[in-house]
Parts: sequence; C-alpha cells; structure tokens
Amino acid sequence: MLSRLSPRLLSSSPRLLSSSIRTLVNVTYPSPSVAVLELDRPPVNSLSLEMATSITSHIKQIESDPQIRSLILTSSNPKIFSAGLDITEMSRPSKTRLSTFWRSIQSLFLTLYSTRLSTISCITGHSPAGGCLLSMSCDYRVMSRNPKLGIGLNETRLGIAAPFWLKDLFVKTVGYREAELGLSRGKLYSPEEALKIGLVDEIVDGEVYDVAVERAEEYAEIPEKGIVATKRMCRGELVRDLEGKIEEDVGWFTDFILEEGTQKGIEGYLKSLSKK
Ligand SMILES: CCCCC/C=C\CCC/C=C/CC(=O)SCCNC(=O)CCNC(=O)[C@H](O)C(C)(C)COP(=O)(O)OP(=O)(O)OC[C@H]1O[C@@H](n2cnc3c(N)ncnc32)[C@H](O)[C@@H]1OP(=O)(O)O
Repeated sequence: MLSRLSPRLLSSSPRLLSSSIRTLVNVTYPSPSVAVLELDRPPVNSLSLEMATSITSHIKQIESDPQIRSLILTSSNPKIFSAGLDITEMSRPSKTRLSTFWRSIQSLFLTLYSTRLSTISCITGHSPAGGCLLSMSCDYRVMSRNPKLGIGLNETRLGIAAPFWLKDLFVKTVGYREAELGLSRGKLYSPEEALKIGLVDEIVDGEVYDVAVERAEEYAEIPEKGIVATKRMCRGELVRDLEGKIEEDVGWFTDFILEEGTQKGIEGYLKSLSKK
C-alpha cells in the first residue's frame, strides 16, 4: 500500500499515514523541487533495522520523482538529530537479525551517499556516531550554532572501531590527520569546531531549517547532469569499495558484536545511558 502512494501523496497526509503505518519519518515539500525527510523515531532517532529501511525506501521514493532535485534530511526532535545506531539492536541479537540490521545500515549509507539528489543535512541537535554518518553522507551540512551540541564519531569511547567505510568517509570529509585524531579520541565536536575542520559547512544562529531550504533551492538550480557526474567522480570510489566488500563487512560486524566481551560492553553502555 505504501509503495503505491506517490511521494506527493505521502506529503499531503503525513499525519494520516503515521497513524496507520508507522513510517518513522515524515516527508514534506517546501517547494516544487525540494523534499524534506524528517527523522521521527522518538526518543532519539536511533537507527533500528526498521528505521534504516524506512529512510532508505523513502529516499528511493523521493528520487523517483523527476521534479525533485534536492533533499533535506532533518529531525522532528529539535535537540537530537540522531543518536546513531540503535544499540539495542546489538544487544544479545540473533545472528540473522544482526546481519540484516547491518545490511540495512550499509544500504542506507550507499543510497544516501550516491543519490542523484543534492542532499542537505539540517542538524538542529546532537549528531554522534551513526548520526554523524547520516550527515557526512549528505552534500552540504548546516548546523545550529548551539555550543552544547556535539557531532563526530565517538566509537572508540564505546570500546569499538568505526567500519572501514565510515573511517574513509571521515577522512574524505575532514582530511587524514584530523580524522585520525578525531577517531582515536572519539571526539564530539562543537558546531564551531566542526565548522573549522569542514565537518559542517555552515552554522546558523537563527532558524537553521530556513537556511537549509535556501541551500536546497540553490542546489536545485544547478544542472542535474553536472551534479550527478561530479558526485559520481567524488564518491564512486568509496561506493565501489564498500559494494565489493559487503559480505566481508557483514562478517566483520557480526563476529565483533557477537563476541562475549563486546556484549558485556554493550550491556554496560545501555545501563549507563538509561541511568542518566
Ligand atoms: C556500545 C557498543 C556499540 C557496538 C557497535 C559496534 C560496532 C559498530 C561500529 C559501527 C558504528 C557504530 C556507530 C554507532 O552509531 S553506535 C551508537 C553511538 N551512539 C551514542 O553513543 C549516543 C548515545 N546517546 C547519547 O549520547 C544521548 O542519548 C543523546 C543522543 C546525547 C541524547 O541525550 P538525552 O536527550 O539526555 O537522552 P537520553 O540519553 O536520556 O536518552 C533517551 C533514551 O534513549 C535511549 N538511547 C539513547 N541513545 C540510544 C541509542 N543509540 N540506541 C538506543 N537507545 C538509545 C536511552 O537509553 C534512553 O532510554 P530510556 O528512556 O529507556 O532510559
């Protein structure tokens, strides 16, 4: 039923849809060439299997409308863009669910990173780990100036390492040395710091959403052929690298997560989060 609805219909009745089918995202259209995909999985927009699958399928639906040229990715929660992977997916999971979960994350990354659409990440709140992955997969990042917010890859702080393709994406975004420093220290950057190293492109004092729409409209005026060829040139190598190693990467992830030591660490981390 969902797949038969056009993206425009989806936008005209997001409330109706979310009451009947839990889509976990809302899609709206602020102008004829721009779509907005709002993450809407309370409390923290963490990426479960269902959430990742829903984002991916909505991006594909939006992409299939030739009138749409730009996509804004944002959050319904003004304080949190996304808390990254849903850690409960990794706590005592079955091997089958865990590999399907990881495939959904790989597929979300590949879809968002290589879409023909120009993508703007509108970061109003915290964006750690997988949240930072979503933002870095976009073409342009606008963030609220709030100094209390953090964006970055904090995996080492959890006793884990980012997968090779997330590390490569970080290197491509901020450069080798800054990536090595940021990854090994598990650093979450304030908006000012993120701007300085190129992790975000712009920080905004007022309404960050309005600036995101402006940028999306600017991108929509650039000829699509040029944009698509440029994205392919800049991003093709990383896409091909991951596509060639999908199974190896699934194996790495599932082996690592299912180790008893990792499971104990995940349990402890979940407890510390819910005790706050
Ligand atoms: C831990 C080991 C993971 C193993 C992974 C191994 C290899 C994978 C390598 C691949 C890369 C992984 C990248 C990731 O994305 S891992 C996830 C990293 N994310 C985080 O560390 C963020 C954790 N969350 C926070 O720091 C904060 O929640 C916050 C986003 C800053 C928001 O703070 P606040 O507004 O104060 O909200 P609470 O902290 O009270 O949270 C509310 C509620 O939500 C639960 N929760 C928070 N984050 C997650 C999450 N990522 N997954 C699942 N659930 C989450 C939290 O437990 C609270 O639940 P209760 O209300 O039930 O207590």
